[in-house]
Amino acid sequence: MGAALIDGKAFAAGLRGRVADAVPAFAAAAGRAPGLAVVLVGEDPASAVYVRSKGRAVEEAGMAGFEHRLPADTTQADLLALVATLNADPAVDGILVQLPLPPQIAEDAVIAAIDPDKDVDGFHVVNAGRLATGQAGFVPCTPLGCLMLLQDRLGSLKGLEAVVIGRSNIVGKPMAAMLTQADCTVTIAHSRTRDLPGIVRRADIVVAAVGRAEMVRAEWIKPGATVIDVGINRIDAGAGKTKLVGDVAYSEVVDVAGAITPVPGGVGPMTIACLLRNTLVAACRRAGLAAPEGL
Ligand SMILES: Nc1nc(=O)c2c([nH]1)NC[C@@H]1CN(c3ccc(C(=O)N[C@@H](CCC(=O)O)C(=O)O)cc3)C=[N+]21
Repeated sequence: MGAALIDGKAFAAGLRGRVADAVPAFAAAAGRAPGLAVVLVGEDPASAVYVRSKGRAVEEAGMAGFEHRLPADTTQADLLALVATLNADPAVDGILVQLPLPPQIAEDAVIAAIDPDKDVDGFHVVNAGRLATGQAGFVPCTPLGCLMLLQDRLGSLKGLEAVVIGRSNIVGKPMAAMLTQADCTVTIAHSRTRDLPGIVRRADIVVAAVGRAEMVRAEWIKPGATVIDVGINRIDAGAGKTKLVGDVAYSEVVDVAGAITPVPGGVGPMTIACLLRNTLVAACRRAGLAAPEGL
């Protein structure tokens, strides 16, 4: 029980509060609340849970939520038509199309259709390019949340060795870009990495985003390292029950790490808080207002 617990749930509550505090000033200046449209295609139960909690968070922040639920057999053309409508709707500042999408719809085509200035997920290639080249845009919510937790814990990240395990477009790659921007020395490891334990052992900062339950073991961790667990894996807990675990073997890594995020209650709540933050920033930019400081 050596490691400090990084309480993402508490930090996220604070961030959501700061966003909510800034909403009335935006509304007074713009004559409307910031608006977030969330599109869910199909009935995936996990996605439905996330969409519900996003809707609740939007409402609690005093923002306008526009929820669109489409049947699982929706065509790509119909979804693209909805995205075009949302792009053109002045009350909509942010658009989130919940992933994954059903197999008849190409995710790339849908993401490419979203106005980059309403792309609060930060998934559009224009925003990925802006992040890669250090220009202002929207960065994906999950790695942004991880960066905020790291900066809150460690202050400056300058010169630290960071290892990101996972190379997805939505977490691993943007996380590596953001850590590079923050002056870390960054390694991206993945399923083909040779001697993964040896690579991870160099790290002052470990971000695990592979989607494999409890893969990262205590022997991989340099004593005192800061460990951010992005994984959300539902596993069998016996007696017909399931439980959520991360990509990190928490019960053993907690004895070696300096600080660690739990699952649940770590990165997950930060993702939603950062979505609200990005929506407020999008609203301010679209209205020609300065985004509030300190978010
Ligand atoms: N376009 C798009 N953008 C997304 O940001 C996006 C998406 N699609 N598809 C699905 C994933 C998943 N995701 C999560 C958000 C919050 C929690 C979260 O709050 N988790 C809590 C509770 C988890 C639980 O109890 O089920 C926690 O970790 O403590 C988790 C996962 C956003 N996603």
